[in-house]
Amino acid sequence: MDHVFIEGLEIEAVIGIYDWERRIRQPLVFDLEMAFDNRVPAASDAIGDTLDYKAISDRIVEYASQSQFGLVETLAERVAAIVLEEFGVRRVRLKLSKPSAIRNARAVGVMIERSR
Ligand SMILES: Nc1nc2c(c(=O)[nH]1)N=C([C@H](O)[C@@H](O)CO)CN2
Repeated sequence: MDHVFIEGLEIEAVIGIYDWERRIRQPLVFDLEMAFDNRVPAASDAIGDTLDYKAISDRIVEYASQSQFGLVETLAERVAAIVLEEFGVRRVRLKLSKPSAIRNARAVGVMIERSR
């Protein structure tokens, strides 16, 4: 199966379980792989036949930048649901990284795979 991907989508949001985290915005990074048959747009060369990574990126930025969840698990689940339901994607693999959470780690976070 082909994929369309979005790598390193950086968004600042309110996220975290501690009081100090509720008062600041922190960087988050999204990586997504979305199953899609790319032969159709490859044959037509038409943006309307694609799974449009710009439209999906814009929607994730809009949603995540306004979100205020405690856990990265919750935000990852909601974004995966948006991709499946609003963009008709059959299967999405999503990694959500929180790079500034742990001083001695480059990043922490979650990876999920969801389908419909
Ligand atoms: N599995 C998770 N563990 C932790 C989370 C989380 O969202 N999922 N969050 C925190 C804190 O908010 C942390 O990021 C602050 O450094 C701790 N563990």
